[in-house]
Amino acid sequence: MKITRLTTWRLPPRWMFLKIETDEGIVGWGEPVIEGRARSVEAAVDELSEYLIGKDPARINDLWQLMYRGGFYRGGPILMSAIAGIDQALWDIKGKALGVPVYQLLGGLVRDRIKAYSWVGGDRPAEVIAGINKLRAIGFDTFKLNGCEEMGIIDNARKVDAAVNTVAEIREAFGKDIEFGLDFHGRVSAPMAKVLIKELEPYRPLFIEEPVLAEQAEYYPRLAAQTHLPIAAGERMYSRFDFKRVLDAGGLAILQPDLSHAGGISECFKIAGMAEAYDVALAPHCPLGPIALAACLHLDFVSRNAVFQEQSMGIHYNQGAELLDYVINKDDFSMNDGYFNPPNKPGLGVEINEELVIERSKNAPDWRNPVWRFPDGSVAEW
Ligand SMILES: O=C(O)[C@H](O)[C@@H](O)[C@@H](O)[C@H](O)CO
Ligand SMILES: [Mg+2]
Repeated sequence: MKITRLTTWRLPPRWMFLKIETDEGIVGWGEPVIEGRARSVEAAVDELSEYLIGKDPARINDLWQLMYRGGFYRGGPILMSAIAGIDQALWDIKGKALGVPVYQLLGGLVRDRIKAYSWVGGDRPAEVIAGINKLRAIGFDTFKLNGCEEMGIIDNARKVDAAVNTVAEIREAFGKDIEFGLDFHGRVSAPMAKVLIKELEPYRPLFIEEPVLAEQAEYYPRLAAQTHLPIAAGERMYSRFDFKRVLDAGGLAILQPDLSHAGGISECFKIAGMAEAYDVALAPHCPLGPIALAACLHLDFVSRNAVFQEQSMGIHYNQGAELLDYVINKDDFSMNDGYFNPPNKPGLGVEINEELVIERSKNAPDWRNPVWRFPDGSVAEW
C-alpha cells in the first residue's frame, strides 16, 4: 500500500481534520491542530507530506522518526501537532487495513470503560453551579473549571478570595457528590500558585491543573511539596523528551499529554508507559474534536494508569460546531453514567461525514484565544 495524498480542512469551531489517502482506497483521518495556530500546523502538515507521499503507511514507526528527526529542527507545538495528526491517520489506516480497532494493535483492553469529565464554563459561582447541574443531568459527576481569572505576578487577597469563593460555593452546593479539577490555565505565577493552592486545600479539588506554565516546570515539585492536592500538567508539553524532565523532577501526579499536540498515538503511548513507571496517572488533554478524542480513548483503553478523559461536549470553545457534528457513528461515542465504552470499529472508529467537512470548511473561522491585559495595560496569561 502507498500513501497518495494528504488533505486538510480547517473547520468550525477551531479544529482541523486531515485525510490521508492510499492507492488501495483505505483512508485515515487525523486531527493536527494547535488552537489558534491552525494555519501554521496546516503548513507544517504540507511540508511533512514530502516525507510521506509514495511511502508504505504501515511503517508508522519509521515515518514518525523520519518526520521527527528528518528536518533537523524538532519538537514544539506546531511540528509535534502536525506529526500527531498524521500519526493518528496512519494508525487509522493500519487498523482499517487489518480490520481491528487501534487498541487491539496496542495490546488490547486493559479496562471495560473509561470515566469522562466535562468542562464547566463561566467565572461567576452561579453560572458554574448552573453549568454543573446541567451536566449532572446527562450523567457527569466529574468536572473541570477555570481555577481563577487573570492573576497578577503578585496579586491581592480579594483576587485570591474570589477564586476560592467560587470553589467554596460549589462544595456548598454539591458537597462531595461531585468531583472537579481546577485549571489554573497557566495564568498564575509561582508565588501566587503557592498562595492559591494553600487557600484551596480545604475544598479538596480533584486536581490542580497547570498551576504554573510548562516553562516553569521546576516549580511543580516545589508546589507538590507544599500541598496534598494532586498536580496535573501536560497540554503544553510535546514529546517524551519534554515529559522525561518533569517525571524525573517529580511533583506531577497526573500527566495530561494532548494526542493532537504531543506526537500522536505513537508518542503518547510511550509517554503513558513512562508515567506508569513513576506511578503517575494519565489523563489525556482533549478540548478538541472527535478524531482527537478517539485517539485518546484508544490510549485510555490500553493504559492501566489512565484515570479519566477530557472531552469537549458543551465546552465553551465549541461555538459553531459540537463534538460529534462531523461524525456519522455518533452512538459509538455516547456515554453511559459518565463513562465512554471502547471504540470498537476498525482503526480509530470514527466515521467522518466528509461532505459536511468540505461544506463547513468553506467558512472556517480563524479562531484565536482572547488576549487579556492587566489594568496597567501589560499582557496577562489567558
Ligand atoms: O484543559 C484544557 O482543556 C485547556 O487548558 C484548554 O482550555 C486550552 O487548551 C484551550 O483549548 C486553549 O485554546
Ligand atoms: Mg488545561
